[in-house]
Amino acid sequence: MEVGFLGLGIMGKAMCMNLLRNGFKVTVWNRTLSKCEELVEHGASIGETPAAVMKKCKYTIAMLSDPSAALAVAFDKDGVLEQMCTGKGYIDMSTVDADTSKKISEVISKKGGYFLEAPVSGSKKPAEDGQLVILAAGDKVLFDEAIPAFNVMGKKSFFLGQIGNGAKMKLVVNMIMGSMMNAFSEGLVLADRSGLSQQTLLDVLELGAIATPMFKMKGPAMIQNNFTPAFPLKHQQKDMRLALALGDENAVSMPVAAAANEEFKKARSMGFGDHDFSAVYETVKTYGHSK
Ligand SMILES: NC(=O)C1=CN([C@@H]2O[C@H](COP(=O)(O)OP(=O)(O)OC[C@H]3O[C@@H](n4cnc5c(N)ncnc54)[C@H](OP(=O)(O)O)[C@@H]3O)[C@@H](O)[C@H]2O)C=CC1
Ligand SMILES: O=CC(=O)O
Repeated sequence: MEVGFLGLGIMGKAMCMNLLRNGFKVTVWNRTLSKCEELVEHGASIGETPAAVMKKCKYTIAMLSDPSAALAVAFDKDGVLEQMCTGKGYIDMSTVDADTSKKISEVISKKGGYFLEAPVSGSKKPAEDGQLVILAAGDKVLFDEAIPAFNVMGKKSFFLGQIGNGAKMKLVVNMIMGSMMNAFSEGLVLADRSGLSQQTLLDVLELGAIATPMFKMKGPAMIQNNFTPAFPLKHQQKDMRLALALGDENAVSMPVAAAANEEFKKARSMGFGDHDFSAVYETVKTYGHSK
């Protein structure tokens, strides 16, 4: 199966490698074109623009940072929509809001193409291991045709119905994750400031009812102040912002998420945007120190 792949950041690169490893022919594009080189070493071809990739491939996948990147790659000059036509499929796996997906979807269906939004749950390691959870919505025909690709990138693919439902599900999940990361950071700081061992806290958490892979995966690095990015904090804050907007639309009060969003904003202002989202721990440490 020949596919196009647009966006070779932390996630896109790992997802693309899995496609190549599993026998897919892949044509890649990235805004910073030099990032294509490593994929080429593993057998990928390069497309000079998103339009060139679309022209060549029946199916094209995108994994981009945020709504403005998703819209630019679709609508700008040399973008995806220039080459969209009957029978072609576009699958946007970026985390965006439902409105962004709908804007892209409407134009694609007018041109006779197929569109799926398919954001993923799971970070750099699950992407490398082909263990993502795929949250797709849109054209069911395209979903069925994309299953061979989804099966090498993920461990489970959900089809959630109409466009927007994949984006909304992803935002709900990440809203919970961002709030949990804040509570976890506060717990780590509280343990330390009250004279407890943070490592012992991690051991206790792992054995109890609130044990979670996220605490196990992030905790040891956090207490070493290691925030090498797997999920960049700026993207987590974008997800909190978009989830809060979804809350506004639906009149859902979310004070916990709103407070968590403020912490992520603070972390960005302190220069942690490109660090892992667990770096929110640094803001809790800094501002939580009142003695
Ligand atoms: N990292 C993670 O753990 C997870 C991330 N996600 C989501 O997946 C998406 C990608 O995340 P991730 O790979 O971590 O992010 P990165 O920041 O590593 O990569 C972002 C990608 O988007 C491209 N990009 C940004 N702006 C533009 C633009 N205006 N035009 C064209 N391309 C653009 C970048 O290109 P360039 O290289 O030129 O900068 C890069 O390829 C995000 O929506 C994120 O929220 C979802 C699940 C997990
Ligand atoms: O979006 C991030 C993730 O870990 O999922």
